[in-house]
Amino acid sequence: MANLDMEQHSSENEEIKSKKRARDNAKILKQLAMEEEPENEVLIDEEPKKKKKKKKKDAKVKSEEEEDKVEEEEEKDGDKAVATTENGIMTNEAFELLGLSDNTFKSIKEMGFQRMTQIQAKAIPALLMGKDVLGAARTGSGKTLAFLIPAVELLYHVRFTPRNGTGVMVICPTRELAIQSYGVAKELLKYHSQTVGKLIGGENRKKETEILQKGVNLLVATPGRLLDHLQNTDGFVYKNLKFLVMDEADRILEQNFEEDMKKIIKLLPKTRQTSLFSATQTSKVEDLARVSLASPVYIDVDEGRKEVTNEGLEQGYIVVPSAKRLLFLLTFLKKFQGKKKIMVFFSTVKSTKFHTELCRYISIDCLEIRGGIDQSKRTATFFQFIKAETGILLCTNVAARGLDIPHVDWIVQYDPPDDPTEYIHRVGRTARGEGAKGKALLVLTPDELQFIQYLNAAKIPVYEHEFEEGKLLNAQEFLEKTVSENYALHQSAIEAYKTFISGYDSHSMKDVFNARQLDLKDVAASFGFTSPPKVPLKIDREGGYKSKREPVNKYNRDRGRGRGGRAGGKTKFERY
Ligand SMILES: Nc1ncnc2c1ncn2[C@@H]1O[C@H](COP(=O)(O)OP(=O)(O)OP(=O)(O)O)[C@@H](O)[C@H]1O
Repeated sequence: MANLDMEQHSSENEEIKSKKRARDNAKILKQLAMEEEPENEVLIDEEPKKKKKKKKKDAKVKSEEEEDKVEEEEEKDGDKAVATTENGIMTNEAFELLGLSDNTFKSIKEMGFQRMTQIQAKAIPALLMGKDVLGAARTGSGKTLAFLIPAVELLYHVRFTPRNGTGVMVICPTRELAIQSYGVAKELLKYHSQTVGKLIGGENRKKETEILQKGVNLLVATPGRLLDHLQNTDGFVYKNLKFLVMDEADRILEQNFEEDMKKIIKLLPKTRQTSLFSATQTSKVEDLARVSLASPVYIDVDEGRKEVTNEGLEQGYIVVPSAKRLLFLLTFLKKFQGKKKIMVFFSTVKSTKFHTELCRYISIDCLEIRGGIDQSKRTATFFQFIKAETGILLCTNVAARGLDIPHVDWIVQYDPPDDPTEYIHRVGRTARGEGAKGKALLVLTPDELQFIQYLNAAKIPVYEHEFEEGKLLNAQEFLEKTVSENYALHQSAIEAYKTFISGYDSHSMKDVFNARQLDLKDVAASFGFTSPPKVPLKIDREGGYKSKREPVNKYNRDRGRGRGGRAGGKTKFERY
């Protein structure tokens, strides 16, 4: 009888405990879903440390009202400065001065542009004269029009018709960038008779073949699909090619595109104009320029600038212990959900997938762009995020280059970039165009802090945000329970954890990002595990592992040029 009593008592206890657990979970879920604000709302100073200090000092001598006025004026001055200082992207030169065809000029006017950006003012006249150009200018400074305007003018003046086939080819490293550049080309050709088309991986090959056979005068393409059509599509006329553009040339010449690019260039007519553009250059771009461009014009509008990133960009970093990373991310997203437009970068496809699934599971609304998703879905997501006023996009580096998404408030680099070059392109998704502003946040663990020195050496100014553990959501236990009890999420977390570690191990800057220094228990905690899952990890903890990526000294060599180089390479997991 006594035993029975005890059993009954303990099962009652269990029931009470489980009810309490359920209540706690519901509370956390509610917090995460924003129905209830956490006690301590402010997670991150919207202004990094240095600037905040200055403001405090000023506040001692000025009344709040006076300070508001000063701030307003400073803001106005800042806007003016972007438009008129030497460091700004704009010139006072009007497009009218270029003597363009009426139809091209009409389109530019309809796009709302009157004055040229610096890269446009320098590159367009040279390209119109038929010169080869190697063009460098910071992210978001109008490089697309710098090569597309001369491309359209050339097609018009040579009077290309569909029967002549392709006269201009623009090669882009990612599908979304190709879609975007195709859109700009289409706008520019609106009043012309010349045709425009795109070839991108993941789209219907047969449809592309039909379009090519009809004749595409201006073709925008990604390398793999372009090579496929060059080799296999009857009726694709490219013997009349007059102008080849490589956008994001340094990326296109990295290891995983290099072979395709060599084959493409071999197949194309040799007598043509060629031009390479990017915000960052590597020795490979310069080598290619030397061997394949005919007395090229080198244009680097930002040479000698104190900073390589945009004036309107406020860049910060925060040092978060490895085990707290996930909590930090979720607290950050929760704070800004529905209020800001945010892009979060991850190092691998599987990690992006897991974090998207987890966010959605706990009612943080988000979109994702990464490899392994059907292209039509990827394209729809891309346009959805372009149109959105606020929202969260989780992505791999597939979204790091070239994408022109309006009004992004925050770029969060949750997983660190491979090097300063990758950093520059990622943060370049905000503060784009004339006078634009944006914020960037780099999340580092205490072991990775040395990366800041590399950023400073590459002329990238970053300020520290203070990390305050007490302001994180108190949800670790809840997350661990969620991941362990949900089979699909659990499997996804394992894949994410595995690829995060192999991704980390393939880092080119091994003196900063060393997989052998990772505390696997802490890493596991940031994927919602109580202890590291028992999975085979392809890293040699003793030090015998050889990464396929080039080592860090490759980067050091390029660093002196002030434009970061990066080591590319195929790895055992999918980065994009
Ligand atoms: N002359 C101009 N005046 C005002 N805005 C412009 C002008 N030219 C381009 N822009 C705008 O500036 C933004 C950035 O242009 P674009 O996408 O060409 O940048 P980019 O230099 O190619 O950047 P990235 O290096 O990131 O690829 C776009 O929104 C574009 O419409």
